[in-house]
Amino acid sequence: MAQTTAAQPALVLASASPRRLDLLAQVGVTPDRVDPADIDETPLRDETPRRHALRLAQEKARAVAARAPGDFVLAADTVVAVGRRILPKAETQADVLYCLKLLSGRNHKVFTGVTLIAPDGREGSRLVETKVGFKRLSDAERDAYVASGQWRGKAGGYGVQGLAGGFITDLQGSYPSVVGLPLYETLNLLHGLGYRG
Ligand SMILES: Cc1cn([C@H]2C[C@H](O)[C@@H](COP(=O)(O)OP(=O)(O)OP(=O)(O)O)O2)c(=O)[nH]c1=O
Repeated sequence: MAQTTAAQPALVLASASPRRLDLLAQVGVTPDRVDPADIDETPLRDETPRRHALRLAQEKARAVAARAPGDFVLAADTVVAVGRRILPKAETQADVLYCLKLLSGRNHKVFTGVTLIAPDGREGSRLVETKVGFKRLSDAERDAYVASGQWRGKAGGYGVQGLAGGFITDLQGSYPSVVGLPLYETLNLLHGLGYRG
């Protein structure tokens, strides 16, 4: 006799980032829907980069869970910081020039917060910190990178998965977390809260 199995709750990725979808695909996770959250991403006064990344991941997940009852909702936020200073998500040439000036010849940190909300409302979060060394850029390297446009929409004005990978002298932590989603921690959250995919 044929067995009927209860339908699995859907997985909603609350992110507009194509990188996050690609990273999930890399480990065999396919969201049923993509529904980006539209929240205010302005840092609070005196908010540390770590707290900022975690708060935004939680707020993105909660905003989307409110319109996806009974589903798993996954969200993340990636923040690049030099000391306590949170770098912008680069949208203009002025943004990327500001970022590259701060990053050139220095170490910085990348924080990614990830939050999963289960169909029963249980919530789990992780915060992953990665230390990244960046070479000192010549004017020619800086100008070529700005001309590439690869910085657009990226936290800190660079994408380690593209040309800027050639600027990285050292990376301690999680590479996928820098690209936008810490895979080991995300899989732990999914399995821990009962997602069976
Ligand atoms: C540092 C770094 C960031 N990024 C990207 C990842 C994120 O897409 C982006 C950081 O901005 P986020 O606000 O984390 O994400 P997003 O605006 O792209 O999407 P959403 O808020 O809907 O989830 O920067 C890279 O792709 N490579 C890198 O090396």
